[in-house]
Amino acid sequence: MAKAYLSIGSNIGDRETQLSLAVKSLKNNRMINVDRVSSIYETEPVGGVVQDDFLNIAVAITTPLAPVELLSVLHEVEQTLHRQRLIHWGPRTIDLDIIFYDQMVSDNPVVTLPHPEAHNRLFVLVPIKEISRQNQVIHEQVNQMIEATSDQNWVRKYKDSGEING
Ligand SMILES: Nc1ncnc2c1ncn2[C@@H]1O[C@H](COP(=O)(O)OP(=O)(O)OP(=O)(O)O)[C@@H](O)[C@H]1O
Ligand SMILES: Nc1nc2c(c(=O)[nH]1)N=C(CO)CN2
Repeated sequence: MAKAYLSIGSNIGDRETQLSLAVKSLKNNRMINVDRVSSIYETEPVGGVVQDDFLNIAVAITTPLAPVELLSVLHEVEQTLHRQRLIHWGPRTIDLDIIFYDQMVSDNPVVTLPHPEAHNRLFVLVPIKEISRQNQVIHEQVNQMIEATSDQNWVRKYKDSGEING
């Protein structure tokens, strides 16, 4: 069994519902155990594209799936939600990324670990910091990334995870 940290973001349509549906579909997957869900954070878009603010969360899971298998489950979840959103909201309502998978380090372009952009993204690091206190190695690594990051985009707590973790 591996412990992994996922980052989920949404900035189109009903952002909270999209996050909630993504968490629900992870919980419904018998190969994934959802251990923790962070608070919901509202975050400034990173990357220079003019677009609406995001809601971001982090999720801690336990899974027997290998990284590539886990990524394909995440892509299935994205596709399910994309289909819904294609009808209602237009493209790209949800993004799921693997940030950490145990302490695995890999430069495989299909699944790079830790996620190659994590250290540049407070919207990824702040939610993981919140839910990784029990995992000393990851917590320390995240704290170091937060101290060293040049990302200055704002990240603010939006809501407790209660509603999407119910
Ligand atoms: N740790 C990882 N988690 C998710 N995808 C990854 C990871 N490492 C590499 N990838 C690859 O990145 C590719 C692009 O992912 P995606 O379409 O989600 O990009 P994006 O959301 O636009 O950008 P980003 O990945 O920087 O958030 C995927 O096809 C996947 O194979
Ligand atoms: N704040 C924020 N900015 C982003 C996000 C995101 O989830 N949150 N995702 C992106 C594409 O992966 C690009 N920029």
